[in-house]
Amino acid sequence: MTPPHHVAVLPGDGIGPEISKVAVALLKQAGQKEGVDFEFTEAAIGGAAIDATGSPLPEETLQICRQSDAVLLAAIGGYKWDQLPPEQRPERGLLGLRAGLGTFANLRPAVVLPHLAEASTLKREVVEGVDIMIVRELVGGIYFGQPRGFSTNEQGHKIGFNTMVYSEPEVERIAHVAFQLAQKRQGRLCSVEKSNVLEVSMLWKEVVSRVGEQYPDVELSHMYVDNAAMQIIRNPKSFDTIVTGNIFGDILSDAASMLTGSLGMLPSASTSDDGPGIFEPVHGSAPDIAGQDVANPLAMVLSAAMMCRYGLDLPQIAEHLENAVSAALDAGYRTGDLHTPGMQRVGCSEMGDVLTRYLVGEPAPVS
Ligand SMILES: NC(=O)c1ccc[n+]([C@@H]2O[C@H](COP(=O)([O-])OP(=O)(O)OC[C@H]3O[C@@H](n4cnc5c(N)ncnc54)[C@H](O)[C@@H]3O)[C@@H](O)[C@H]2O)c1
Ligand SMILES: CC(C)[C@H](C(=O)O)[C@@H](O)C(=O)O
Ligand SMILES: [Mg+2]
Repeated sequence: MTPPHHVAVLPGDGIGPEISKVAVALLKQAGQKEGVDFEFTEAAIGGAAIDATGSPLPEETLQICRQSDAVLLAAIGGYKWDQLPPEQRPERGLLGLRAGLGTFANLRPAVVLPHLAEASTLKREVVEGVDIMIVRELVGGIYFGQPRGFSTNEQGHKIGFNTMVYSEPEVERIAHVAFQLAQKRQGRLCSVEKSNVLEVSMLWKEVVSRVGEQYPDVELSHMYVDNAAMQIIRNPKSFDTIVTGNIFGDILSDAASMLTGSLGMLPSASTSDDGPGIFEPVHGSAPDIAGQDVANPLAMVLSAAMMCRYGLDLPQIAEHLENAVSAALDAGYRTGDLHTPGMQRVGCSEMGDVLTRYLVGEPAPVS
């Protein structure tokens, strides 16, 4: 056996612990199959960390993540913590982790798997074959810009404010990531912003265009974010790779998820120039279905696959996980969010059992 791969596991809140369990069990199985050893260290983040320590991102968690080869994170947040002041909310723990690890490049692939075209709320012919890569800038923009806060205006009304700001180097580095990904894909990159109104977007467009001169083999286009939201629904196959800022990428990736059948299908990888990446589903902690064992664990499993491919250089393990997901869907297993008539409805842990069976090569039905 080669030295172990150290993975920090952050289950977080809501459905987080349920879906983490499935992904970790599968990684262990796939590791055994390939003679790859994983060492998992669990750490607290979000609401669970607030309850345990008072902080949404305890220093110990950040240290564990920094010392790991990769971070596998499920989801944070929930009603219980919604009334806390901004700095103490679970979401700040997640933002702090992203900033702390410098994971500026967030890759959010929206791929419609052949078996799931039926599960989308859009027509089969619109979504069949969709394969979009959204490259979202993750540690800048309006999420992090200063000043921000609450104040009172001259009329005595309370105001809330945030600042959307990008510097040239911040845009340059995400643009390079996006152009290089587009080169490995269909060679088309669409930069999404709001440069008809916002200065920050005017700068974004100017810098992306300039970086584009270094990539003559990539066809660059520009689109306003409102139009992009519409085009993703109207004609998603017109997109190959998208590069956009923090908040636009957040919104567009949730919209793109419905092309694939469910938000529960979208994985993501957040990488920096060096140091561990964070691998997490695009969805949140789904408090409305937490604790019921009905969540779709596939986005989490596919995030674990992205971790193996992009974070740990273990493409063979990634393939095992992806193949298990394809085989389970092919055989008709569906969690509630993806269920269509004639399919076999399973819960979260049951889907985990199905995936394990396919992974170890015993595809007998579970029920
Ligand atoms: N990366 C993260 O940790 C992350 C991402 C988004 C939202 N959040 C947090 O999650 C909490 C809930 O936010 P929300 O409800 O707006 O978004 P959400 O993504 O948690 O849920 C939106 C809807 O999608 C469903 N859903 C999400 N994931 C699912 C899955 N795997 N299987 C089946 N159904 C699934 C939910 O049941 C819900 O109806 C908030 O506290 C929010 O801040 C965290
Ligand atoms: C929970 C929140 C901070 C987070 C974001 O907005 O980045 C989430 O919506 C996501 O998409 O990962
Ligand atoms: Mg989001």
